[in-house]
Amino acid sequence: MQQYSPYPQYSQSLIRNKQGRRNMGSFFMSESLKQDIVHQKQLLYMTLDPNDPRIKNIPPMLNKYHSLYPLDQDGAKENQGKMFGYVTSVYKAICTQDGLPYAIRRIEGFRLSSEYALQAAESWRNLQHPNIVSLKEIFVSKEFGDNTLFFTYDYFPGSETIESKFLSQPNQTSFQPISESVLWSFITQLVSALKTIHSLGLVCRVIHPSKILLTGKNRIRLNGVGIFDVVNYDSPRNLAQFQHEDLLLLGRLILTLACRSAASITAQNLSNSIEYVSNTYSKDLYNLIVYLLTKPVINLPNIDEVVTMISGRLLQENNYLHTYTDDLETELGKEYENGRLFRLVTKLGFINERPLYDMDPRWSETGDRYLIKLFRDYIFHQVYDDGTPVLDFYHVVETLNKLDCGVDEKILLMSRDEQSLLVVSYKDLKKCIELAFSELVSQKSHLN
Ligand SMILES: Nc1ncnc2c1ncn2[C@@H]1O[C@H](COP(=O)(O)OP(=O)(O)OP(=O)(O)O)[C@@H](O)[C@H]1O
Repeated sequence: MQQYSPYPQYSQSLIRNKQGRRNMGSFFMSESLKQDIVHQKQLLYMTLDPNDPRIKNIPPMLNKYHSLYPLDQDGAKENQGKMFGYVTSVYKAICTQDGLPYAIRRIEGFRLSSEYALQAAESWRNLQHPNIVSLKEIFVSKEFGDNTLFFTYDYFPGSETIESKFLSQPNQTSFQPISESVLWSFITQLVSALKTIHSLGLVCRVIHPSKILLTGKNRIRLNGVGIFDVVNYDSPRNLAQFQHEDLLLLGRLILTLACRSAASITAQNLSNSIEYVSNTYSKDLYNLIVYLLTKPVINLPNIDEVVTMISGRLLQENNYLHTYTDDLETELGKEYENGRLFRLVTKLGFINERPLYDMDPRWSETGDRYLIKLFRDYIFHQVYDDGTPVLDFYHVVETLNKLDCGVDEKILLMSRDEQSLLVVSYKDLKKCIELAFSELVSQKSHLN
């Protein structure tokens, strides 16, 4: 059964521009998506330069991790300790067991009083949620000179905290409010994470701009989960009250983002900030903030009530996500075509020009394999009348697609000395290439 169309799906857009070149972009994923992925790949395995002065403070190995790379912004130390009551620092490091990068947070100066404290965070290790940075493990190590506690999380290359993205405005004149649709997207993601957390009988407590990572386009994840459970292990715990505090923190966060100012939630600014929201954003957003920040008279509000309040917005987010998935699938489709052609080119690479075949009569000018050689020239080595090389990707893609499908269409292959011509169909070429490749595979299995 023929699986593929002989023509790439993107051929419609391969119209030549004014310079006569075809639009190459349509072969590959969009430039912005590509840039994002390339940037993330570069960051994944970035290591410290041996001349970097920070290297002298970093051990070569920490537990089973190596190649530690500090992720904290330079000069960000003045606010340190505000979140967990301890100074923390974050490193990217590679795990020796699986070779993958992780983000490791060091809690400086914390002394673990009881092993039970570590178990308090155990539930977080089993929690997977698209808007929560997963906690992988907790360990104690002396590698930094003192006995400190470390939390290992999934690493998201190129991510940024909401605080640094939206709340550090060096230039007040460039102030731009965050659009309401983006705010609702953030709210629905956080509410979804909180719903899962509260349903498991856990408390989040890290709903703070410095602990929310922007890991993709409008994609946010709660970071640093589980740390409070260990660090405050000895403190008395009232679940309902703590869960309600999560909602208060959520209200404060939304207000902070809507005003794009960390000072918007101070006692003296609060009423002005809420007034600003009511003048700038919809009634729904205003109502939600007021609901979250108002001290309840009788019953504590809970996350289920918040989910009900924002249900209309959840549908919008759902629509947005489906549209985004469609876009990504289109991009994936292009790369699928490219992946298929890459496999074909690899096969051709394996069988062409093997020294082993130098003396093989089948690859000589009278042999049946000779046409594979000529076909390779037909795809890659054509020249214009003036001898300049033809570098037409479209020709390569179109030819390989026809070969992959084994269509009946015939082409004319010419020897390099231009003395002989061969007419052959893609179907025959495909058979010949498949045969040559399977012989190579069987030679390998004989040797094994
Ligand atoms: N899991 C992670 N993956 C990728 N980068 C991370 C991860 N966790 C933290 N980072 C990066 O490390 C840096 C420091 O994170 P951190 O949470 O310490 O923020 P902070 O603003 O320095 O907060 P604090 O004042 O509590 O130290 C941030 O730039 C953040 O983007």
